[in-house]
Amino acid sequence: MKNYDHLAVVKLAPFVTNVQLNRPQQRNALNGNLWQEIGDCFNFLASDPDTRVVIISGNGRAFCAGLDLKDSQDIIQPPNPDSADDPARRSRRFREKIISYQNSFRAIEECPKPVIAAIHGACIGGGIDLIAACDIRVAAGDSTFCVKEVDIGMAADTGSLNRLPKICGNESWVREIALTARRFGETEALQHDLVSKVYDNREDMMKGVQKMAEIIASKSPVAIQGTKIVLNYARDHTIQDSLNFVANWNMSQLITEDVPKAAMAVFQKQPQPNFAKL
Ligand SMILES: CC/C=C\C=C\CC(=O)SCCNC(=O)CCNC(=O)[C@H](O)C(C)(C)COP(=O)(O)OP(=O)(O)OC[C@H]1O[C@@H](n2cnc3c(N)ncnc32)[C@H](O)[C@@H]1OP(=O)(O)O
Repeated sequence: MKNYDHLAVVKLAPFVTNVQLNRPQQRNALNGNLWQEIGDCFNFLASDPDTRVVIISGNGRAFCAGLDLKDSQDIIQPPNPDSADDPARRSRRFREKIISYQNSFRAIEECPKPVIAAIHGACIGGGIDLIAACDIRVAAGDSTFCVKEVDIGMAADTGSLNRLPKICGNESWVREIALTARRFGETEALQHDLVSKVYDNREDMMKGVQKMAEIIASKSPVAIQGTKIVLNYARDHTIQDSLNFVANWNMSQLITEDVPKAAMAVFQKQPQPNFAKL
């Protein structure tokens, strides 16, 4: 596993990898380096045969304080009008920057391994963009969420506005929290489907997500990765298109040794067998 400046990557159990945001003094605020490391790390984990599930969590008192407001001059300051480039060219460079930040979180969404966000403390602005790209979100009892971007004068552009309407059952609520930038806690997040489970505290949450991850990791990686890929496709397409997609997907993926192995274990009331790495 690569070493990172602002991420700690730890194996919690066989096939279960924990990616920890690791700038605790800055409440895991996202500077350019951390943003890039998240993309690199998830691109690596996507094809790491020793990872079947990823848990993403934050070290220190917060999950993530969002954009690093002290170390993101390239985002907070408009493109320098004194540069040799004209406004069109400056804008294009700026767009590339936004897209590269979007791509870091897209690497989480497109990683074929399920990603569980374990949230505690503050999860603000870019932190919400990040968790919206994860498959499963759970929170500890001390969590505070905020879609903060309008308070710093911008429309969120790395995923919250695009993904939250598909995650949360109540679009009126999504618009309210995005337009007011008000803070809310884990109970409200649970009520509106932003998270699927709330634990009393961070310790219980980390035990709970590890157990959940171990269950997922015990199953056929062909089945688990196929399930994530098909669910992602289904979210963005019509039912008929996604039925066609899964038929095409499974015409190769059903020809796996995992199906007879797993089915036999179920039939014989045995635990899941060991599956070859993928
Ligand atoms: C292309 C653009 C892409 C993305 C854009 C995203 C936009 C956003 O993310 S908007 C959201 C920006 N973030 C915030 O507004 C959060 C600001 N921080 C806080 O509200 C609080 O710090 C807290 C996260 C609720 C944590 O509170 P607490 O535990 O009391 O810690 P503090 O004493 O406030 O902070 C400790 C330490 O961390 C530094 N820090 C906190 N947040 C940030 C941040 N976002 N950027 C940079 N630094 C941050 C804070 O300054 C303190 O540093 P010291 O050096 O110890 O003073």
